[in-house]
Amino acid sequence: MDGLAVEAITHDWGARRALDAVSFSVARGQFCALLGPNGAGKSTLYGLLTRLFTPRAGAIVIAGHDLARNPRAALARIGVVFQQPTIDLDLTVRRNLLYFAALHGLFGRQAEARVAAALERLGMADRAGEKAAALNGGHRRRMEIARALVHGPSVLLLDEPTVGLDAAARAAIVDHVHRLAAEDGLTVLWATHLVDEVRPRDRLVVLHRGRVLAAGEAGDIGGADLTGRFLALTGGA
Ligand SMILES: Nc1ncnc2c1ncn2[C@@H]1O[C@H](COP(=O)(O)OP(=O)(O)OP(=O)(O)O)[C@@H](O)[C@H]1O
Repeated sequence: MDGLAVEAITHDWGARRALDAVSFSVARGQFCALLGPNGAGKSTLYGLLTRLFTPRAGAIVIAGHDLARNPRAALARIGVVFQQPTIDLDLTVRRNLLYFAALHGLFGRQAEARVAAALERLGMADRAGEKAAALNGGHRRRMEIARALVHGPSVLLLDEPTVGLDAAARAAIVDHVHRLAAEDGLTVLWATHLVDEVRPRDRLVVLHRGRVLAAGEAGDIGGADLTGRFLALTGGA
């Protein structure tokens, strides 16, 4: 199974419960939006999924590998795009990706081929030789998504990847990542607080104050008015 399962995850920051028995699963090739207002616990969950820290209770299974019992195998199967950009602006786009490939043990022609394919997939092939500093915000994000694909993960985790981008760049990235799920079979978890990034056929998990308030197909949860439903669920927060 190439999907993602989060099973009764609980995490405390001191006396504050940031995640309270959070459970949901995403099947291979599904785009799942993790929708929650500020403070819902999205970044805390991403920290647990990437093993920056470990949960107080519960289990995370990535592409069939239990993250606690088999972290190396589980982490090798994820690609991550963090909320804050992590790009070396002085390097070319290609160099940024090759550097990352090397961290995954990929070198030489194999690395070059993977980098070229990933950039092509994100519509960035013609920018490969440019310094990252020359790219606009939307293209820098696309480059980071391409970079997250270089080692061939089956699960792609993105933490509010459109923050700070204009409407056109946001729409392009939302579209690209939906296609990665639909056409390449990637399992996608996309954290956001923006309802308009969610499509009716997406899987949706609504997180609020560390709890899952709704999980299922977005169209079933929101009907014709997902914004209204989201605000009703989260108390307009
Ligand atoms: N490192 C930390 N130490 C202490 N408390 C934290 C830490 N990180 C998050 N929290 C708290 O945990 C709760 C969940 O925060 P988290 O950042 O995970 O939410 P979020 O949904 O990602 O919000 P945002 O959209 O603002 O990033 C909040 O109450 C927050 O103050």
